[in-house]
Amino acid sequence: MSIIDVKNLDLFYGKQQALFQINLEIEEKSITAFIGPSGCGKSTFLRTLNRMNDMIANVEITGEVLVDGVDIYDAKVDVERLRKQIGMVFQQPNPFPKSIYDNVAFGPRMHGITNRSTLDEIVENSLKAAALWEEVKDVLKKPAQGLSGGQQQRLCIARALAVNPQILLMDEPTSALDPISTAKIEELLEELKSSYTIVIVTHNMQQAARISDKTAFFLSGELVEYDDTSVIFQNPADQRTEDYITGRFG
Ligand SMILES: Nc1ncnc2c1ncn2[C@@H]1O[C@H](COP(=O)(O)OP(=O)(O)OP(=O)(O)O)[C@@H](O)[C@H]1O
Repeated sequence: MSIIDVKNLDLFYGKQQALFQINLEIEEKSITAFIGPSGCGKSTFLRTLNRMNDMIANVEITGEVLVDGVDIYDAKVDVERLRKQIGMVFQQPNPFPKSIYDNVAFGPRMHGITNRSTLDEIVENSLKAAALWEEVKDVLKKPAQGLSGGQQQRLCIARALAVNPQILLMDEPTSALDPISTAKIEELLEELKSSYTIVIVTHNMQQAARISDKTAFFLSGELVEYDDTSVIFQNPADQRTEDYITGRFG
């Protein structure tokens, strides 16, 4: 079943059009990868899925993004709630300058949870879900900045999970990490997809091929091809996809 349904989406930065007539349905509890050369619009499109582009001046969007059947650009939509439903993890791990515990408890506290044992439980469950609990359970009060880059990224995933989202958007979440930390995050995403819908922008085609169920190939603001990952990598329909995945450009 699809959880995200994008219809005829165009996006403009001022007069410059960056996305052209995007139509795409994203399956629930799956991993979808967005690939394509630098500047093709992957991050811009990812940001349209939880209205992160609202924060950028001069952005105009037409078309529809339905999440669970609701148009998220409808004036009645509560954007705070939307971002609780659709979490985001960025390229550079960006923990707050707070303790490990307070990073994970931040979102639940923002949403009004103050009970200590409830927060303890959320923090523990989120860190377990992000495969970080065993490494940090004895140092929860220590600053998050003391963790390694890979641990910080898993902490950011725990922080996103702590508000109980349905969807996780990830913009090149492993590009700043070493191969071992990258492998840990990939393994984690495989586990998380049984409970969450994951959309990931990646420059790493092997990564897309390894972990995603569906792959969308973007070029110059257009969605060229979207299909099962095995089809995109083994038998793409479009010559441009074939040229990109075989390294002829990009
Ligand atoms: N805030 C912005 N203001 C104006 N133009 C922008 C802005 N962000 C992106 N663009 C332009 O939109 C186009 C798509 O950029 P975007 O960053 O979405 O591509 P991308 O595929 O994610 O690239 P990369 O892989 O390098 O991150 C580019 O031409 C870029 O210059």
